[in-house]
Amino acid sequence: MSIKRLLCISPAGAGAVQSACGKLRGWDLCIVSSIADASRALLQQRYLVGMVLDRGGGHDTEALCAFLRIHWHTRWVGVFESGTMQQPAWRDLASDHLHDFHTLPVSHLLLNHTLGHAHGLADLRERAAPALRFDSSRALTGESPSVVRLRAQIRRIASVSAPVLIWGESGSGKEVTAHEIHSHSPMSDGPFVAINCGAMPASLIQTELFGHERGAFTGAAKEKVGLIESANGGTIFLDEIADLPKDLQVNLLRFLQEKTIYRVGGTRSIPVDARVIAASHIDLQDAVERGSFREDLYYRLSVIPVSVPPLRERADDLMQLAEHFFSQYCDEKSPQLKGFSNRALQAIRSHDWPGNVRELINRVRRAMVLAEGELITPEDLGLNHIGLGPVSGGLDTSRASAERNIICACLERTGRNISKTARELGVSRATLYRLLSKHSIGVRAAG
Ligand SMILES: Nc1ncnc2c1ncn2[C@@H]1O[C@H](COP(=O)(O)OP(=O)(O)OP(=O)(O)O)[C@@H](O)[C@H]1O
Repeated sequence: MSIKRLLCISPAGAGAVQSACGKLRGWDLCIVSSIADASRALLQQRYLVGMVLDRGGGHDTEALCAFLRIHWHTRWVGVFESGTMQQPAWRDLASDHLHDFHTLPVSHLLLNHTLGHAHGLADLRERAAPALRFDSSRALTGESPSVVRLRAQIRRIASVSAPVLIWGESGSGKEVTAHEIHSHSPMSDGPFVAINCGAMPASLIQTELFGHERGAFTGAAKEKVGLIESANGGTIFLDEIADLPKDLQVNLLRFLQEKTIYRVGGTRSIPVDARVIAASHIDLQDAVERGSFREDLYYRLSVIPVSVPPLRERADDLMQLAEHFFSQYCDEKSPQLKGFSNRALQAIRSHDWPGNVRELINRVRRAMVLAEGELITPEDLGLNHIGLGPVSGGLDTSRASAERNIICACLERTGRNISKTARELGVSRATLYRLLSKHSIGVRAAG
């Protein structure tokens, strides 16, 4: 039998717990007297159940509410003096954050029953969606084989200064990947400057990137340091690089070759020591073939190519990411909301996630605001159509979607090895290539 741990917050100390609750059999008890100690205990150890004892006062209800709001994964049971619940602050705290409460003198039998029940329910939820041990130092959440490989690749390439070209669908995590490379690089103390080349008006992009000298043009009353120059000593991240106008591609190429820039209207070359990471959701090689992207710049940028897999190809990460964003935005949820219903988890698993991680964030945030009960439903996520209503697109569409999902899952399992995947699916390599092209599945190796 697994150990049942109970964290008890009692400002009046361990003696008060003993006299109020008697011997709590079958529980491994950790008694703390303050919220700060309780936070420390929860960092070191997972507690499915916690108890708040109010005997002789000593609690700051506001701070306690803030603490319980953050630690909603734990089911909390209150044990209060008889007058406690007459105070509005305690009534609100109990209705918003507690699984149940008992009033002193308590029946030890009933209290044990309540705690056991709370533990059982918390255990069920934990199995459905394991609570995330959030490690804020690791922005790239996920343990699927492709994310583990991506993380290993990031560590390897972070130490060298060569340019990196990241490819991935929109919202899949290209900027997060770039930031991880920066954070693990020797330049991590320097700035990380992200520029979306597609979002900048063509008329401004040159001065934004390279800056300008005073008097360079009408209205240039003061000199301006460009974004590339401001990344000196750090990393410059050029997102949607395919959108960079061709005339500026030459300037960027010069910067990559010479590590110096010229401000608009300037004649002196300014040295800039910054690592360049570029990203694109379209295939830059295609852009080169179409003539919209300079070939020499492509080769300069793509010294180290990195591929971020779309979310539908790392289904193993879905639950962890959903929990991660639930925790991240828990300030926006009602206190009663405890997590995802099993139906919601199933809907998350079944969805194809064309908008990738960004879509998941948006759906989780929306659900956290809309949810009315204790658990998020597929309807709150806007995924109620999945597996419930009429099949949209008919049998052919469903068959194609199932085929695609199976191929993606198999690719993921085999580390995107074409021969192994073909063998596992029982088709020839040629057939697999045809299917990959039919379903627009990228086959770039992650490493
Ligand atoms: N593995 C991950 N772990 C945690 N958060 C992630 C992860 N991947 C992406 N995100 C989050 O998802 C959102 C989209 O990620 P990001 O901006 O890196 O995607 P992108 O591929 O650069 O998108 P775009 O192509 O639109 O620029 C961001 O809020 C980011 O923090």
